[in-house]
Amino acid sequence: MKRALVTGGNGQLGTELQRHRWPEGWAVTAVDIDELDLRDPAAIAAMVASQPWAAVIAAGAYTAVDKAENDSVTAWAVNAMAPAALAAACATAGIPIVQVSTDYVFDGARDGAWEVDDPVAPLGVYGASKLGGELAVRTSGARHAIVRTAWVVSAHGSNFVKTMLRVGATTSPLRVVDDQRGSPTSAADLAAALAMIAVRLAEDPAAPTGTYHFSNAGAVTWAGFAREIFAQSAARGGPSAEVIGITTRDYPTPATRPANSLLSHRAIIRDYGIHPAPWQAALAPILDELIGTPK
Ligand SMILES: NC(=O)C1=CN([C@@H]2O[C@H](COP(=O)(O)OP(=O)(O)OC[C@H]3O[C@@H](n4cnc5c(N)ncnc54)[C@H](OP(=O)(O)O)[C@@H]3O)[C@@H](O)[C@H]2O)C=CC1
Ligand SMILES: Cc1cn([C@H]2C[C@H](O)[C@@H](COP(=O)(O)OP(=O)(O)O[C@H]3O[C@@H](C)C(=O)[C@@H](O)[C@H]3O)O2)c(=O)[nH]c1=O
Ligand SMILES: [Mg+2]
Repeated sequence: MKRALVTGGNGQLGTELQRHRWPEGWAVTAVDIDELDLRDPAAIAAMVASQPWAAVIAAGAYTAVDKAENDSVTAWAVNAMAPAALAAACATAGIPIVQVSTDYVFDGARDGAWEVDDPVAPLGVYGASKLGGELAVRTSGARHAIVRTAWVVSAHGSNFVKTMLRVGATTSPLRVVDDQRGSPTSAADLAAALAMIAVRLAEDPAAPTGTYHFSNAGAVTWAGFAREIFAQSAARGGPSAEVIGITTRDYPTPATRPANSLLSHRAIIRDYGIHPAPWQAALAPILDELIGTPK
């Protein structure tokens, strides 16, 4: 049996990596802070050395974007130092690592989809610390794939879909920013892509390595995303609210978000043949799970 080690096991992605149907002969061990505190580099080294893992998927992260602005020490420990320790241990063990990163490494200051080798310029502590993690993995000597994703949603954990349904159940209209564009991503679809990449890296020494982007296909603003969430919710008899599009200026937050964080899929299609589904289609099973199937 080949076994993948997954950090951040209780998060959105960690949960979906555990639910994922891995290929025959594969299993996954997912750990979260109770089993492995990512602020503890010695514990990370010991965990990687404790078993003959076939691969590591680093899904654990400090994802509270606004809170990170005032907690940069923890954000850098979890998002940069932990990947450094994980990747160093993977290099020692001779196993591949799949590192998950973010659209927030880009400044979002131009139109079009970001390519994997476009210049990075994070606007906040979260994005900067995740970029630190990327650089550490890239220079670790471990065979790796760094997979940037964006706007991750699922039926569990904390995310934009659940926030909209919760707030929309009691409040309408809702004011949502309409000048930040990106690509929503189903944690389940992301898990399937990452599992495929991890298996290929573990089983094929010639498998492609480097930096990739995975999100669901299509572009939308947060306000447009909220409207589709409520349309699909209403079709299932769930909460619905009117959405008023506002500007970023009218919704001040501690951390600045990129105006355009659309990710190009060119590299992941070319190297792994992964063709992401449209984001609206990926949203449907999440609402099926949260509310029920359409009436
Ligand atoms: N969510 C999103 O929109 C996006 C996420 N990403 C990246 O994708 C990956 C997965 O994200 P997602 O699943 O959504 O994130 P979640 O926040 O749902 O999951 C992250 C997990 O890491 C855990 N964690 C935090 N600190 C520590 C620590 N010190 N030791 C051990 N575990 C810790 C969290 O625990 P706890 O909840 O208790 O803090 C949580 O279970 C991350 O690398 C993230 O940066 C990239 C783009 C978008
Ligand atoms: C709740 C709410 C949010 N917003 C805005 C704020 C923000 O610009 C946008 C989304 O809010 P969130 O707090 O969900 O977004 P945020 O936490 O920035 O989400 C990010 O998380 C990290 C981990 C990533 O890596 C990114 O890809 C991205 O998914 O919507 C409104 O305009 N109105 C509202 O009522
Ligand atoms: Mg958030």
